[in-house]
Amino acid sequence: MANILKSFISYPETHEFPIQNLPFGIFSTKNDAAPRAGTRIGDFVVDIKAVAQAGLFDGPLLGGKAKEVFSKPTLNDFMALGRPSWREARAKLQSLLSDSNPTLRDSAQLRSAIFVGTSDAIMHLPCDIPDYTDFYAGRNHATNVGIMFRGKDNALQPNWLHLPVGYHGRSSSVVPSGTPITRPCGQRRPDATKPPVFGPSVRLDIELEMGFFVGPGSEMGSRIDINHADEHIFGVCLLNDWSARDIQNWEYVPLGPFLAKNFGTTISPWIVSLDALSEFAVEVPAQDPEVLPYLKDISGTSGTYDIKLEVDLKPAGSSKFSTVSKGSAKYLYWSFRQMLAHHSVGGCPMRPGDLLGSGTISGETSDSCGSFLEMCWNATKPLEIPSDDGSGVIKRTFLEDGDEVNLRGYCQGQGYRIGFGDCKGVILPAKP
Ligand SMILES: O=C(O)/C=C/C(=O)CC(=O)CC(=O)O
Ligand SMILES: [Ca+2]
Ligand SMILES: [Mg+2]
Repeated sequence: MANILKSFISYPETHEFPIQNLPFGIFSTKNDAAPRAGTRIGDFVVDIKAVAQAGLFDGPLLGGKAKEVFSKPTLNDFMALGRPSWREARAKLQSLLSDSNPTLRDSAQLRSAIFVGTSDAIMHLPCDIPDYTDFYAGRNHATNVGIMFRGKDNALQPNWLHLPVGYHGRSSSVVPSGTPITRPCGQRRPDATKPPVFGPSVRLDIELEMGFFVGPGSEMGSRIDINHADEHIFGVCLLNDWSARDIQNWEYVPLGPFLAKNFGTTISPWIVSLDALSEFAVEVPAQDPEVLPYLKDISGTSGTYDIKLEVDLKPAGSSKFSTVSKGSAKYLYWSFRQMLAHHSVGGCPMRPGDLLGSGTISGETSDSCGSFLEMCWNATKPLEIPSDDGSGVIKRTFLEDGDEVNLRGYCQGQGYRIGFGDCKGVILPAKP
């Protein structure tokens, strides 16, 4: 491959964390339990706090601040600094990790202070998340769920093509990949002629989404202009908005999801910058009807990214994951910029570290859907997953106790990939 940037750290061409990626996250180790900023390259975490302490951030924006900002246990202060500072940090890390820069390459002492093997790193949430909002920006998903919940004639509500519909979630329930999810209990009404019942959800589902983090926020009463919205987006992760469909179906009228979606939301812990994703930007579909001026994006229609997505399931008792769905983030109808502009247009203050979910991303076929509800069309078409020894199949409609789900995503570049890492969770039985 001609002239692609190379690191002195080696990794295969299909690795999700090459020198072109360099996401930001928060990690700790057994030997040093203090959570701190890191980036990822190949099978190493790079301790950004140690890079700062070695005085290696010497640029105009971070030179005087890096030691302080990167020794915090969260990325919020770094997120608040804004895109020029994020760019300066990433460019410096890229330079330090490149095969032509001797600073780390030729210093065993610096390398041992700065590199941590991924198996020794414990990943945490990247920041304190002041607020979490989840949108509904995938048209195929909104149509499918609409048909199942309200019938074909009312599938897309009249507002859906005019504004990015969303609901306020619970930041308290956002957890990093690997955190087990306890099956929620709640009210559901399995028989519409009888009163509701209480108990464990029997329709536990996932939602395959992208999440994005707000950098610099906005003052109460002011709004984020869509044409500057990218300056407010720190980066992107994978997000699983675990959903209890039976609880949701009974509770959601008229205010939307509540307990069906506040028992756990899993994110991948590495936050990939818009700069790392920029060459994978793709247009959102032509928006018809035309949107109102505050949602009109003159910075371009390339509002989403061609991130290949998949849902992997390891059924209880199995030893391996099977891919049950393959989709792409290109199926979003509303762009991240539109979601952020809409969120703040009435004057809602946005804060550094706020998490916004895209909504479930489904393709056009059942094997590209972002929820089991859609893949199995309301439990009428079970999935068949080959058993470990290949002698039989395991059937699934919704999740059972012990099932583990992993969301994966990557962009394929010329000679490298930009990936996100795991977004995993295993289902624990409901509490009695
Ligand atoms: O009532 C409905 O149409 C369904 C709403 C949702 O499932 C909400 C949600 O989390 C949206 C999404 O992920 O796309
Ligand atoms: Ca959702
Ligand atoms: Mg949730």
